[in-house]
Amino acid sequence: MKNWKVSAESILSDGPVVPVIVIKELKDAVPLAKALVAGGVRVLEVTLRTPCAMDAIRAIAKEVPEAIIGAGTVLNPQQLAEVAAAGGQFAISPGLTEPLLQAAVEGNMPLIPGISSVSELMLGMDYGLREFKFFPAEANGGVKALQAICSAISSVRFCPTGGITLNNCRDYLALPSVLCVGGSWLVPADAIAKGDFNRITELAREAVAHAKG
Ligand SMILES: O=C(O)C(=O)C[C@H](O)[C@H](O)COP(=O)(O)O
Repeated sequence: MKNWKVSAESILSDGPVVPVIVIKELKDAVPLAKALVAGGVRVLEVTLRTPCAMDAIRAIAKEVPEAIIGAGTVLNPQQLAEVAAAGGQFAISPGLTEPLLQAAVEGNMPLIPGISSVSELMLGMDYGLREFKFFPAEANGGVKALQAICSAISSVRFCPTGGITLNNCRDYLALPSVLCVGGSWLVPADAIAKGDFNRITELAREAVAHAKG
C-alpha cells in the first residue's frame, strides 16, 4: 500500500517461519525475542491475547532492534492503532473486517489479514492487499485447499498458519504462493515458563534449517 512504511511482502519474505508468540509475563518478552533472533528468526508475531502483549511489543521494539516485531490477533482498528503506537512494524489478524481493512489502507503499518475463503480473499484484494495469512491452514484444507485457491487466483501471496509444524512446513513452503509459514511450535509455553530460552534458540535454528531444506 502506498503509505505503508514497509511492504507486507518484505516482512513475510524475511521468514521462512514466523513464530506465533503468547507472552504471559512481560519479563519474558525481551529474552524470548533475543533467543529467536539468535536462532535466525527475526520476524516475530506477538499475539494480543494476553494483557501484557502491547507492553511486550513496546519492550521488544525498544530493546531488540534486530527483531522485526509485529502483533497478531489484531481484531479491530483500535488495536491496529495501538500496535503502531507501541512501535510494532506490522499487524496480523486471524480474519478480516471492512473497518479493519479500511484502517489498514489509511495507515502506514502493513496488515496481513487472515482469510479462510475465496470470498474473504476477494474482499481483501478489493482493498488493494496482496499478502494474506491462510488461517486456520490445516483445519481449512491444508496444502490442497491453498493450491486450489491459488490456481484460480495467482496474484496473491500467503503465510499459512494454524496446525503447521516442522513435519509439514516444507509442503507449504514448496508452493509458489507461500512466502513463509506461521506457527507456535517454536515457542512452547512450557519452555517460556521455565525460562529455557536456549531451547527456543534451538527450535528456531532447527525450523530455519528445515524450512530452507
Ligand atoms: O492468534 C491469532 O491471531 C491466530 O490467528 C492464531 C494463530 O495463528 C494460531 O494459534 C497458530 O496456530 P498453531 O501454530 O497451530 O498454534
